[in-house]
Amino acid sequence: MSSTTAMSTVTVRKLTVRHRRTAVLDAVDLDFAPGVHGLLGPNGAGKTSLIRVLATVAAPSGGQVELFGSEVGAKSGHRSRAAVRRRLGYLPQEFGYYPGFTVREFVAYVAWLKEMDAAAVPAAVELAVARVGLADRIDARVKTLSGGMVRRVGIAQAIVNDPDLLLLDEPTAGLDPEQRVEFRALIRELGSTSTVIVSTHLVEDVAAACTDVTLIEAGRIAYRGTTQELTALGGEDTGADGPDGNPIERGYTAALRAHRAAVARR
Ligand SMILES: Nc1ncnc2c1ncn2[C@@H]1O[C@H](COP(=O)(O)OP(=O)(O)OP(=O)(O)O)[C@@H](O)[C@H]1O
Repeated sequence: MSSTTAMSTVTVRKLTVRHRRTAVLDAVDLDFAPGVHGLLGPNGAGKTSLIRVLATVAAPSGGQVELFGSEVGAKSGHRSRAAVRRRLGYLPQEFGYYPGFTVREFVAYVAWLKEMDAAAVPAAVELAVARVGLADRIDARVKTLSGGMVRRVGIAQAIVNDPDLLLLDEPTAGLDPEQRVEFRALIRELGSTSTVIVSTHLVEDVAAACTDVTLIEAGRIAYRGTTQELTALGGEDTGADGPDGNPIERGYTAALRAHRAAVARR
């Protein structure tokens, strides 16, 4: 076993996900250790499909997925998946909630689903809600909140059990700029002890919050590197793509083009 594997929270080998006949993830190998990891890629690249498998809500079509050293693939038992779920936090892209619940009731309900110790729940709910900046709305009904606030409730329910693995699918969608800045600070803090995997369309989320980047394109890993490496790949602005474009956006484009050229040569 390599040292990377030994330290990893997530180990994925030859992961394939198919929707009908189409492979939307094609024999992907990945490892993730504690820290904040950005998942980037064009629309339809397979980011959500990967996160759903890691969250144990979708079964892979092939390959192995180990979380905290336990296999959670199609052949795993209900018990081992339940034990893993207690250590997971997941914010889906389409986040469903009960509109009649208050924020407190909803986050407590998720804590109950995760089988948290009942005595620990009230304080854990208050802490999670405070961490997303909603302490003053804790007894408001979710249906009375704005879209950005509902998104923050989604983040609160994902972190209520202080997860070792936190999976966030487009968490900054619908947040205003100030909330995004606060959110990035929160995930940096969470990433100091947990493994945080964030799918995003915003390259600036990655620049501000992530230690490294995995770029997915058409079901394959197009690039992996630190945020600094991706930024360095952007090099100087040549003006080729117009005057805007910051270094990390240029790095993203350069990595994607290099991958496409390599695929075309095969
Ligand atoms: N339930 C499904 N049935 C059929 N095809 C699906 C299903 N879910 C996803 N797909 C297809 O799988 C591919 C990967 O989708 P996925 O949502 O994983 O990509 P993504 O990188 O998260 O995209 P986006 O950035 O647009 O959210 C897409 O081509 C999508 O149309």
